[in-house]
Amino acid sequence: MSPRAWGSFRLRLTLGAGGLALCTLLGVGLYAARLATQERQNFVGLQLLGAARSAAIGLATRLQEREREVEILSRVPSLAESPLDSERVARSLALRKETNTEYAWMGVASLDGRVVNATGGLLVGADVRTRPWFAAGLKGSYTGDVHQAALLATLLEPRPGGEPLRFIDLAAPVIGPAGQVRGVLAAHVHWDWIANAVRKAVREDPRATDTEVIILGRDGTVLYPLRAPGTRLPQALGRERFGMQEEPGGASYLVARASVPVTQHSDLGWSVVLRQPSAAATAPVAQLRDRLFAIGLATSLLVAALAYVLAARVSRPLERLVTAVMSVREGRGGQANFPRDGGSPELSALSDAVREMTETLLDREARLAQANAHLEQTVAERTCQLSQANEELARLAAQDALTGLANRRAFEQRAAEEEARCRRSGTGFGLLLLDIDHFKDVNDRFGHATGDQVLQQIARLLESATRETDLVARLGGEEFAVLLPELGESADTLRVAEKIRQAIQAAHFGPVGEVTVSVGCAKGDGNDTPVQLALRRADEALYKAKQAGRNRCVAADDLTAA
Ligand SMILES: Nc1nc2c(ncn2[C@@H]2O[C@H](COP(=O)(O)OP(=O)(O)OP(=O)(O)O)[C@@H](O)[C@H]2O)c(=O)[nH]1
Repeated sequence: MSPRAWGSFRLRLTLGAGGLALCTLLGVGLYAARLATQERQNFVGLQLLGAARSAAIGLATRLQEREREVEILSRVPSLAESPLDSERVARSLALRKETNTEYAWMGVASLDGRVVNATGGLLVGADVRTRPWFAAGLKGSYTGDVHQAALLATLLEPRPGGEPLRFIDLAAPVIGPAGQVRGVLAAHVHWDWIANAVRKAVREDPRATDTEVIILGRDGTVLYPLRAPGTRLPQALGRERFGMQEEPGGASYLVARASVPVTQHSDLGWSVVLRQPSAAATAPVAQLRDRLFAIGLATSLLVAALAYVLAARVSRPLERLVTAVMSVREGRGGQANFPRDGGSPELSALSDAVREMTETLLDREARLAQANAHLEQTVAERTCQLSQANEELARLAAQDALTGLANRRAFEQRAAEEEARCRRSGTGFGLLLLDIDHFKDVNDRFGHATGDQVLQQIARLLESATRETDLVARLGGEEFAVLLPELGESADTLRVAEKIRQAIQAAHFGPVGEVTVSVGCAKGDGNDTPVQLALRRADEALYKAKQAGRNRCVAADDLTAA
């Protein structure tokens, strides 16, 4: 494996471990964040619902206080006993209005439906018979729903921003000393006071920070803050409930709705709705999620770093192991450096196993090489011996056992070579055939062993009488042949034959004494006279020599006896 491949291995392991850790942590983080978000929504929703209930109860309490106030004022002596249009009644009304700024107007209407006294003298003389509070106030205490100012709209100072004046009407009958109804006491309470009371209650509740306050009417329309008539919340939400709501623009809110309790004299059906942007509601969870992501990222980087260290710890010994194995493969086994510390018990065991296996293989290889060398040496020796034996065999095959001269086979082979040479060079060769005279008598008289000695001695004489380049052979029995290369002239052949004959005749053969030979001579040239023809002619010449009385040389070409 190349260094690049090892680098890739480390990188893949690092990315894989880091990615796995990141995915796992992100998955767990997202799941935990989702659970936490749900829990947080429930928790904040319950808090909002609690705050809405508190605000609704506070609103009902304040409203009830105003109802009680109007009811009590309607029974004070100044109203019960004094003429309704008297100064005394006017002072009582003014005093009460100054004490409680939430009242926009207080006045008294006579039984015929005319305002006879009022704070600031407003609406005095006005006909209020069609006003709901008047009819209801004649019968008992009354609290009316919020409405825009009708008669007072032009008499009171307009609100900043041009927002219309809105009131809640409270009314109670004015009872005379005899218990008879004398008129109706009415009070217009600023709607702002109601809304401020709810807002204040919510603001004071630490559970409802970043919270929007909404007051709904009985039919679900928005009474506060000011909206177009009939405006409702995007989705209906049950009373005493909380949940998620989405505005058409996409904004998401956590909403809680609580009913305003019934007061002594009213059941207005209002609800206090508190809503908080879901992002604000779940902000702590988002922070927790971001922290979890940051921790997950940091942990993933740490895991990736650890994976890289681990991969390097695993791959480095493997790299060294591979390098060592490559050295062995390239025949540098002696230089192979197997890692001792494999980084882990398994790798150490692997390295040791490969090292031991390599040492065993190298040892076997060395022994095999040694055995091969020894075998080669043995083969060379055996080959040499075989060659020598073959040479000896060849020599023996070409040699006459008794005399050590060339035998007939060797003679014929050499004669054939000489014949071929003569064909190339154009020169001739001489051929002598010798036969011992009366050799049978030698054997018969002196024994076969003596005959052998005679044959051996003649062989030596033939060798000494001829040149190194000549070939002396024993063709069989007591017959010898001499091949004389490059002696084309018959005279030369005959001269050699005669020299031989005389040397033999002159020699002394132990108990035998004198031995003579007859010689037939012929010449050959390889073309017209091949060896076989020369032999035949020499044999004929020898025959003639024998016929002529033996101990002589006869040449085949001219049959001249020497
Ligand atoms: N001792 C011995 N005698 C041999 C050998 N080979 C042949 N002879 C003998 O040589 C003799 C040859 O005799 P012959 O063929 O009658 O010829 P010869 O007696 O020499 O008479 P001519 O040739 O006519 O002069 C035989 O008696 C053979 O036994 C040999 O190797 N050793």
